[in-house]
Amino acid sequence: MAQYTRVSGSVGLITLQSPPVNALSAAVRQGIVDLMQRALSEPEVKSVVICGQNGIFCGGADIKEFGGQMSGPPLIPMIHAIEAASKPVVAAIEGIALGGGLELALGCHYRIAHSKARVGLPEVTLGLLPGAGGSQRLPRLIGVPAALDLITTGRHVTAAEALKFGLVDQITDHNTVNVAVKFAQRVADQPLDARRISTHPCLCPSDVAVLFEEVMQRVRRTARGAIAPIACVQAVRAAATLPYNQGMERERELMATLFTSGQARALQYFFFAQRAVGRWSMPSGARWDTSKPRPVHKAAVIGLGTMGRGITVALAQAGFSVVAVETQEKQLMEAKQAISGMLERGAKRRGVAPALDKINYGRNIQSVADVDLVIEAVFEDMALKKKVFQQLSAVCKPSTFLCSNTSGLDIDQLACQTRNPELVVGMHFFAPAHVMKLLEVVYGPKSSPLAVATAMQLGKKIGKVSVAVGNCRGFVGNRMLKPYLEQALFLLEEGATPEFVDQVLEEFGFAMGVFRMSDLSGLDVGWKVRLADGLAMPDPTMGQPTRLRQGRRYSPLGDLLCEQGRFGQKTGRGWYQYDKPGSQVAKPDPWLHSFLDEYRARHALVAHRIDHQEVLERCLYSMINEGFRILEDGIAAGPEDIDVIYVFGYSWPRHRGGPMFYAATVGLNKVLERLEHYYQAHPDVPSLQPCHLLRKLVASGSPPIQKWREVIKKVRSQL
Ligand SMILES: CCCCCCCCCCCCC/C=C/C(=O)SCCNC(=O)CCNC(=O)[C@H](O)C(C)(C)COP(=O)(O)OP(=O)(O)OC[C@H]1O[C@@H](n2cnc3c(N)ncnc32)[C@H](O)[C@@H]1OP(=O)(O)O
Repeated sequence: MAQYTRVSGSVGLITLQSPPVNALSAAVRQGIVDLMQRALSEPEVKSVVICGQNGIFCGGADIKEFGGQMSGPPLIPMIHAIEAASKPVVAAIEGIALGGGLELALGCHYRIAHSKARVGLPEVTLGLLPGAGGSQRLPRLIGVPAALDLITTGRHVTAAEALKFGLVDQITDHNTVNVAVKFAQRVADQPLDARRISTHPCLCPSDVAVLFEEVMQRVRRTARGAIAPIACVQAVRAAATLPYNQGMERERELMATLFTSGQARALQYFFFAQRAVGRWSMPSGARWDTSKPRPVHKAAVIGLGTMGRGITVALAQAGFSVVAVETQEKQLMEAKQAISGMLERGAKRRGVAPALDKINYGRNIQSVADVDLVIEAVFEDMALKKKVFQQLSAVCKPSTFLCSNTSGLDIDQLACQTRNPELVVGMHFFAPAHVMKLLEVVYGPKSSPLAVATAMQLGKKIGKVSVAVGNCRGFVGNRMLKPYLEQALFLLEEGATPEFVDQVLEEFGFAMGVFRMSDLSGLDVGWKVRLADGLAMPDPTMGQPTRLRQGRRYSPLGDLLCEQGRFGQKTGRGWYQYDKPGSQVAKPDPWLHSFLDEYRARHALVAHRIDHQEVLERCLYSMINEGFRILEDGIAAGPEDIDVIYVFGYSWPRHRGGPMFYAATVGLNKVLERLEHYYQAHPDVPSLQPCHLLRKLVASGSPPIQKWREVIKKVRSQL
């Protein structure tokens, strides 16, 4: 939909009207085509302004249309017609001009932007390229290097940066539409030939071939298997080397491949999944739209180890007053220094003043008496956390929300230590907490919707993607990680090496394979948990068989490394060897290979050839099976929650949509069949036994992922 008005006598004003972001739906495109014709046919109209309603120019093509049959006037001829118009067309950019929205503006003869507007071509993040002429016009307008940067990263730029690039002609602090109308009147009689970007030559630096080679190499290195960034480079290369029409033909060919690709489906699914997790619900029926958060002005962080420091920085950077408490004097001194450094580096990067004055440090828990919300981040030990919660409950205002950054302990047990258990929730951050986007907000049986809504809102304010999940061991992320890690160890026992398992997972798209990741996190972390759980045995002669614990197959390999002081990067030895403690360059370790040989010989295990498929299927399908159990148990409300957690918290490749979306892509019947196969081969590994919900979904004809919630509801109601 679009509206036409004549302003100041001679300017035709076309206003895009499609809330919330004026996306270019079929109806909007039809409106633009019709209203451009009208403006060109009215003799009194000398120039045209295109703007968007509600202070938003245009959020791009309507992503919802991509999955179905496209109808309505196509975008490319529509933009060509605007560029070919005999009267000047001015884009009045307020709010945003993104993707197809910016491509529309590039088809106009002039662009006026509000100083607070942002523009960009983020198609790459949706598995596409700027396929409505953007890949051909942008390099002609702003040059190849800047266009490559914007198109391959998809980053949004401010109006000021856009002006510097020459992407917009003018910026204003005033009413952009009024300024654009006046501008349109001024240029009404100006010749237009030089304003048609498609006719411009593409100005290239002398070493353009080297530039493309370097960018292509960088993109291949960082894309982790994503195809869109590579196609983006190819499209810009076409702009630099071919005449406009041939470049457009190349853009079309590349876009046709991307448009129908599984990666584009996955990335577009993920776009909506990120937004869906904000519409949280709890099994009690409480929901995001009926639960009001309470404002938080002052927060506290208890415990300034690695996590506490990151959380403090995230809060202070977002403008919250923070009381940061650490009872150990030496640790407090170190933390102060580290936090200041983090704040200063962050502020330098963002060109702002460091928020050092937002933090008050203390050694005494009494200093949190007047805060609105506390995040406890002490060592992962239930007895210690219980004590802290008892103290907090005695010290804080009765209305204070008490949150724990535990990565998997029982929130309910902590809530029971307090006067107001309904104000207790988990806020599980991921390291480094000031960088990682994910926050699991964990509700226990007693947590109130008010507490969940407040933690979710706080997460949003500090720039996190918050996902509400139920209370169980490991919550969603770490609970699913357990079978994944377990399978990786079993694969070593059966003949694989850490290098091979990691290589397969990294080729799949993980930033790091499971063993490199474990070395980075520290092998001692999981070891301490297994010791506390009575799984890892300090003395192997103490009764239980080494490879069977609590009635199921167990691999003590990780425990054996820890017993030798091999904790990973921090000790310079783990699944790999490192030049020195703290070094990040993992090298294969011959000692580890002999250790595995000896271990297999000791337990009469015959190494067999493990291929790529087996590594992927056993690691990923066991994790996905746990994901289905989590849905069945109501710990996550839907598959989107799990997928968002895995992409943002565990480096699952975004172009594969997340583990649950991946299962849907592979085919649920195939996942079920392979799990059955592996469970038959390993009946002592319960995580390989296909869960009820997976069977039910397959029996229901493997509905698309958007319909899983209906089946989940039925399964839960039967339990
Ligand atoms: C057979 C082969 C054929 C091949 C050839 C095919 C040819 C096809 C040619 C097509 C050429 C197309 C080229 C152009 C492509 C594009 O334009 S792709 C889209 C590019 N735009 C974007 O990526 C922008 C995406 N949106 C955002 O980044 C943000 O939403 C925002 C605009 C910055 C606003 O942010 P915020 O204020 O935080 O609000 P949100 O919560 O994110 O969004 C509000 C709701 O709006 C929905 N939404 C946003 N953008 C779009 C969109 N472009 N389309 C549809 N819907 C959109 C968003 O989902 C939110 O709604 P809910 O999900 O209901 O909450």
